[in-house]
Amino acid sequence: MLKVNKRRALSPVKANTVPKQASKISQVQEDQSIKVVVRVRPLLERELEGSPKCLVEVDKEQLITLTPDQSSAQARKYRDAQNFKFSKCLWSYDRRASTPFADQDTVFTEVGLDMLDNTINGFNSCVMAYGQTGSGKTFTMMGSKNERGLIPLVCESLFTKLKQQIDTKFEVKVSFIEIYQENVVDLLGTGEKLRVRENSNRVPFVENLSEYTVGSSQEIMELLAKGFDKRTTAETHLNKQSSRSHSILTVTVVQEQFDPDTNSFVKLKSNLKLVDLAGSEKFVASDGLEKIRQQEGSKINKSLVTLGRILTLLAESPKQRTVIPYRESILTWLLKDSIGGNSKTTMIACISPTDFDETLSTLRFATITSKIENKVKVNKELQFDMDQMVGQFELEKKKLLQCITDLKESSTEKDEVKKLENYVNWQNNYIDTLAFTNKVTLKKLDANLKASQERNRLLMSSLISAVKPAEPEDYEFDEFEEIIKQAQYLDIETPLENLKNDLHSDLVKKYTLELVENAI
Ligand SMILES: Nc1ncnc2c1ncn2[C@@H]1O[C@H](COP(=O)(O)OP(=O)(O)OP(=O)(O)O)[C@@H](O)[C@H]1O
Repeated sequence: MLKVNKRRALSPVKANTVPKQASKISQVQEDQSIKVVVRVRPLLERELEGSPKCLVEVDKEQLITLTPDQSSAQARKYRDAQNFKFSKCLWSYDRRASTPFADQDTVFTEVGLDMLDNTINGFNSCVMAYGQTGSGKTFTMMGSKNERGLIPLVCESLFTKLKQQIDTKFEVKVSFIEIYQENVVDLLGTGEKLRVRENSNRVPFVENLSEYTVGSSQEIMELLAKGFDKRTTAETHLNKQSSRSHSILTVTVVQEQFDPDTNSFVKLKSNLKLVDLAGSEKFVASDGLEKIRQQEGSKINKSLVTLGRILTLLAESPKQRTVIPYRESILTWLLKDSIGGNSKTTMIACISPTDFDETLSTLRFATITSKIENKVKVNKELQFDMDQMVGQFELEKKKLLQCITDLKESSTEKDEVKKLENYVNWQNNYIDTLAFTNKVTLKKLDANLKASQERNRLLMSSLISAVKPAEPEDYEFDEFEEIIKQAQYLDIETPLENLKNDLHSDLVKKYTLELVENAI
């Protein structure tokens, strides 16, 4: 894996060789509600000792009922059961016949698959796990050694999907931060605290954040393991290893595609944010928490209270988003695009089956979140089209020839040689680009060819079975031969093969070879 401090343009389109015509494609925005998925975790060992009651029921994977424990003080305040409805309620409490059990793969199917499609299609997406301490947020996001969570499963499938796209060049970069006591800590750097700033489009970013280019999900996991060693955790009364900070893993995917239909290169850039929030429970002084835990608790509370306030504002006034105080906490500032902005976002609300107050608070929070509509659009940029590129190439070729003439006559040889060197480099980059275009187009045609061969095979076998009589002696030989002949006329391999050869010779001969020869 490669550490990148600054953004790099993808080879072969080098930053200084992209023609000036590169422009943004106008994009259609669509409204998309934040999706909320609730997950009920199983009882923990320490809870089993006190024979606790399960206060939660899930019906039809959408309806959730929270009933107060009649023997407790809540029963006086809430006589009736509280009902909620969400797009999906995942039951991980126990395996029973009436309610489907949701394991880690189910979470991946319900949440991860959509995220992957969004990323491949150029949308920003975000999944954030919310809930009280010990409700299963980290388990859902990261999982355990034997039960891998959403992050490893999504990363693995992301690379599988990207590699399947034969016509796409891609680059994947990751960064990993925690927000601890209102400070941003770079978990892949030296652990230094970093500043948050906004770019010209008013999108917040972390200044000087370490970013790594990765070639596999294994590399992401190695980076995450390093980052987790630095993450602030501590034992609390609710969780043996409680995350005392919010963590955000950002996976940035840049894809470059050549579109033969429009003769152009298109660049898609999408961010995938995987957020594990710190526990949302209330901290009260009488908890007897040591000072540092109390201080952490109040800072965690501050950011989550701000998050709650912003979500409420967005849910109540979807059309008046101008005065949303995102900058009141680092967490909400950094999640600005994910809540109310340009991102397809899912919240996984993790709940404990035994804690009425905290579960009620989480479900109310989740209800507000589900009312928020983000404005999403594909992050697509038109790089340049082939005709423009060839035109520019011709122009540069003329300059190159002029430069060579100048060189012959010039006395300040050094400058001219430098100029010549620059032009030759420029030309080389364009030859690279043409070769890449060529490769992509040929790959596409190869894929078409294989698909048509397969179609032919299927066609032949269905024709054969259609005319094959039950008994061999019933063969109508003439009729059979005729059908086979007709099927052979349907063959489309030859025209495709010809097209492939034409295209190859066209591109290579017309542009590449000629240009190489002229440049020498
Ligand atoms: N669905 C589940 N299946 C099995 N075990 C689970 C599940 N959810 C949570 N657990 C277990 O519950 C415990 C607490 O879970 P976890 O650490 O994920 O909570 P958390 O919400 O991230 O807490 P914190 O906010 O304190 O970090 C862990 O031991 C975890 O393995």
